[in-house]
Amino acid sequence: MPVKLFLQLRLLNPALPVTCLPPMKLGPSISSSANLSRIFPFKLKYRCFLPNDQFGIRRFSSRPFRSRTEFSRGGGGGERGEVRTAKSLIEDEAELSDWVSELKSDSLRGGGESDGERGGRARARVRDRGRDLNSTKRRRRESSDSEVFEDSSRRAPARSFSRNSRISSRFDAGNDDRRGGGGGGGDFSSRRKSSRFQEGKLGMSSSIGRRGGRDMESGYDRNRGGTDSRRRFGFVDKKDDDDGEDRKENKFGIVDLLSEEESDIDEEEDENVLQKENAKSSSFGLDKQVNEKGPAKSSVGKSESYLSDARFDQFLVSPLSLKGIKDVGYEKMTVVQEATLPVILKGKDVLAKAKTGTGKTVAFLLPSIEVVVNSPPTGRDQKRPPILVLVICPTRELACQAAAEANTLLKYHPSIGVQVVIGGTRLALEQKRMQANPCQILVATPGRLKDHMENTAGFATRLMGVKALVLDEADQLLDMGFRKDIERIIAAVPKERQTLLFSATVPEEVRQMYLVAPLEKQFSLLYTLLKEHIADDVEYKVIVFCTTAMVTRMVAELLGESNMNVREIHSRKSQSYRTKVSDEFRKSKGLILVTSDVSARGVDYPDVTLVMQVGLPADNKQYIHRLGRTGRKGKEGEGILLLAPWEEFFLSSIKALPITKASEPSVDPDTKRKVERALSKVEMKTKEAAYQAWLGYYNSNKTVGRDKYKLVELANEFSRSMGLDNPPAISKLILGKMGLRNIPGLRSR
Ligand SMILES: Nc1ncnc2c1ncn2[C@@H]1O[C@H](COP(=O)(O)OP(=O)(O)OP(=O)(O)O)[C@@H](O)[C@H]1O
Repeated sequence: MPVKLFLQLRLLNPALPVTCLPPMKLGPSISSSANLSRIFPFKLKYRCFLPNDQFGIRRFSSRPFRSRTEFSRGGGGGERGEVRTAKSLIEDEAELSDWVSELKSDSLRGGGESDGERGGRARARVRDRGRDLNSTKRRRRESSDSEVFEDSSRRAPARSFSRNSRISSRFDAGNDDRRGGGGGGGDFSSRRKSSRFQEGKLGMSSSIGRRGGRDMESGYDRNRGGTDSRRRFGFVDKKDDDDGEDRKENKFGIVDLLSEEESDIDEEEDENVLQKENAKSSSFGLDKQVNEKGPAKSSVGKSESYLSDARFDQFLVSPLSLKGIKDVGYEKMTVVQEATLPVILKGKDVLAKAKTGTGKTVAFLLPSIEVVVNSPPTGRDQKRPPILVLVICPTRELACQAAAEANTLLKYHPSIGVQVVIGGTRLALEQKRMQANPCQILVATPGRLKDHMENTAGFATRLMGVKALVLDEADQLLDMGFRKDIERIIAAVPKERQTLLFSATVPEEVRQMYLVAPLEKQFSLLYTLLKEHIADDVEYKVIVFCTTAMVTRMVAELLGESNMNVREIHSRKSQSYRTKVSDEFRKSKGLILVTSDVSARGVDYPDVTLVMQVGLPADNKQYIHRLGRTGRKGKEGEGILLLAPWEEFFLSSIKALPITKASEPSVDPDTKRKVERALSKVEMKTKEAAYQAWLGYYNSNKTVGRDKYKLVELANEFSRSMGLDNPPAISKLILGKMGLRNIPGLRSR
């Protein structure tokens, strides 16, 4: 196994000299395979959960979380709470290493070094940080060329689930945290956030290259001309959204790039992304948290727990970057930033896995900016300067967010430009924009980047300047769905580069529950659970994840008709609409966002109090990432997974996580009637589309889709749950494509 590891690291950075790090002492349950897993985390072997009292105390204090008794934990907990023996969650390590081996192939590059040439250049051993990462003393071998970092601050306790009272109080603490305006991390975060998101402050214009001289003091003119303040920070789009709402100014500023055809392109690419996600095998394993060892931090119960004691100015960061960081309000570094910054600044490769919402974006952006700072300046007249840093993100939302963050950090670097290329915009517009505002940092989604590689003049040459390649949400990018695109991209950038892989794990601050109920009850249950949550927390901020875009639309309409304050985001909405809603949700409280998986990864919404997942998540990783939208920045959060009885098999893929079963809350007759009334108001075409999408989604699920007869029965149960006893007809063509022709129970047209 270690041999495999070296191979993979070498491939990630074949240019670097051979260095070995001494292996750290691992807990007895860690085997050498853990090393491989650290490079490609989805290959991890599950070992066991260790009980940890400190976490227990932190999490569960005395005040009852809620008085509701109906939503208490039911059976099943004890079994799940036991310390388990080692069990593999990964089934295709061999496949992954094959893929990595293929990456070596010169054919991908159309020439280059031979294996022999590569051999012996980079070799690294993974150093396990089996200890508290907040510690300032790190046993790091300075000569290493690749490092693997895992935020080991999460230690999942073994659970016997006999601690209702402790659970209760934990959520009080959470609520207090969220409500307490006075001090503490929550306050810090909201202060910082609010300053960040004040009008214009975050404004990432579409043309992020900011070469035009900028007033350093007032400092926000991000366009060359910088005349129209609205265009400085965003713009009003010409075109109305498909739902008729006016587009307003938005700070992410990609809106004005959208063409008249945006919706189509948007749908195409995002559906693509989703299909890729959905097509993924659910056999991929859970992340590293199961391997974590080491002492717990006593401060972890506070919402500053994600922060370390280190300050940015303790490291060799340029003064202008430090100034930018100060302006954003970052004082201390987060744990993952502290652990990775010095290593990346030394030019080493890094794979970092840390909890969601703990500042990974800054962790890779800041040193990436330093890569540009430390490179020879690009001549002002150079139309197509080399791209020095290439950041790849799996979704548009994430790409926009990373570019916005980069832009914020670059406030005092007027000569460094950032651009974002994503789907949902016309390629030609992006081409023009890139020409008009050359950049050294490019943030991209894989599909669109590949488009530019193939269709944008001079782009391939520009990519040959890449010194640092960042894969954000690396596990997803290295996964099957994106693999081909990533291979092409890796083949298009120099071998002599730094590679930074960042990926996420679940924060321990999130309490996870699951609830099993038949489809016919699910909408009433969803409504009841949301109502209870809203009653509990006036500052509620909820994300409801649904299986597909069309089911998302249906659920959003349903909740809207039930007088809940709801917004929706999914791939059938235009990018401008998505950005606008995303912005609104980021800043709001008292709002429910119903969304498909386009919001699952990396999107940073502060203070989300509850994440509900309705129906089968695409796989365990997606489940984790969705859940990671709450419990960010050390705050607490709640997660509820709502499954039908025949979806319970999914739980086996997340059994390494401390998830507990909740019993079904009772739904009073009034609520039932209310939900039925709301359902009857949902547009018929929305229900029809939801039915078809539902069928398609579960049809492509390996387990549910296996028995087509059963699948159709279940789909019709879903139809009835929407109030349609007669299932909507589906075109013969689509049924044929789904392999569902002539299955009894389906209506065709
Ligand atoms: N040093 C810091 N101090 C305070 N806040 C920070 C610091 N670094 C980053 N943040 C903020 O923390 C929040 C979470 O950061 P970010 O979105 O990068 O997390 P993440 O780890 O990438 O999450 P995910 O895994 O979900 O993508 C953001 O609002 C970011 O601005």
